Amino acid sequence: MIPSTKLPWLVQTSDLAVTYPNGHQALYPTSLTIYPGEILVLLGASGAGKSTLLRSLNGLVRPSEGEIILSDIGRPQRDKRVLREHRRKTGMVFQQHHLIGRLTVLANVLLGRVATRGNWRSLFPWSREDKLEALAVLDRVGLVDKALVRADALSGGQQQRVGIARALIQKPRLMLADEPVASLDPVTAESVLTLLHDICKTDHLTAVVSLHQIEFAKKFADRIIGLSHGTVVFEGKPDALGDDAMRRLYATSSQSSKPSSGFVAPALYAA
Ligand SMILES: Nc1ncnc2c1ncn2[C@@H]1O[C@H](COP(=O)(O)OP(=O)(O)OP(=O)(O)O)[C@@H](O)[C@H]1O
Repeated sequence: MIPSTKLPWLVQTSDLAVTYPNGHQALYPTSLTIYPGEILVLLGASGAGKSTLLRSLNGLVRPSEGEIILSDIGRPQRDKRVLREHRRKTGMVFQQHHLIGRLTVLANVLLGRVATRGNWRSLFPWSREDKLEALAVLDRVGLVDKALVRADALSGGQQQRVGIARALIQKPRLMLADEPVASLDPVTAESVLTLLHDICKTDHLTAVVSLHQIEFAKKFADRIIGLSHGTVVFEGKPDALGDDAMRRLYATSSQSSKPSSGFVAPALYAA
């Protein structure tokens, strides 16, 4: 079932579900709408299904049921060209940055350009324009002076900033950040999330960010999706995340109710 809404939207998931090859159902049928320019935080305990939902949004995890619909380009599961286009326009930020340590910061950022180059163009050296673009995104994350330093010589927080720059060089319209600050100390984590938040707001970028930390979710999210055991148990603005919702979010297996459809009426968001 496709959620209906009168607001403009960017992504909808329609009864999206994921069962891994070992038979474990990590996401029960979930229908969500993601709106342009919003920062949507996926919150939940370890194993709740945050990464599964987030990664299924760009096909890194293959949905076993349901569908993703993109308002601008279509249905990526039905057409490989749409999937390629969607991935090209989607920046990904990972918990462990996935940088190549022996390469310079600049070279790592330029790797983000591979997604936007044709295959044959990837055989040629980077152009001056590519390099200037990489320096410009490094400047945005405050690391232009580290451009020629090896990536493994940077701190964890700096490496994550490079990860953000590498995503930005793709000129994405959607950012997916999978536990981007889980390996960082609280102060560094907050500064990285502040940077990500400010860039998304300046560029009117839509972001889906999975987080463990409730205080960060409340501070940086426009809207929170709470997951428990593969089911959406909360959907709303940060202020609405009260004690009841927290109990549902962090209920243990024996306390949690059997998963049902994750459908959440868009009206909840509009309210
Ligand atoms: N490739 C896989 N094969 C089988 N089961 C998996 C796989 N990946 C994840 N799972 C299981 O699916 C469930 C959801 O995992 P997921 O990583 O989506 O949760 P999460 O909320 O992101 O957890 P965390 O915060 O610890 O990263 C967990 O029980 C996990 O063990």
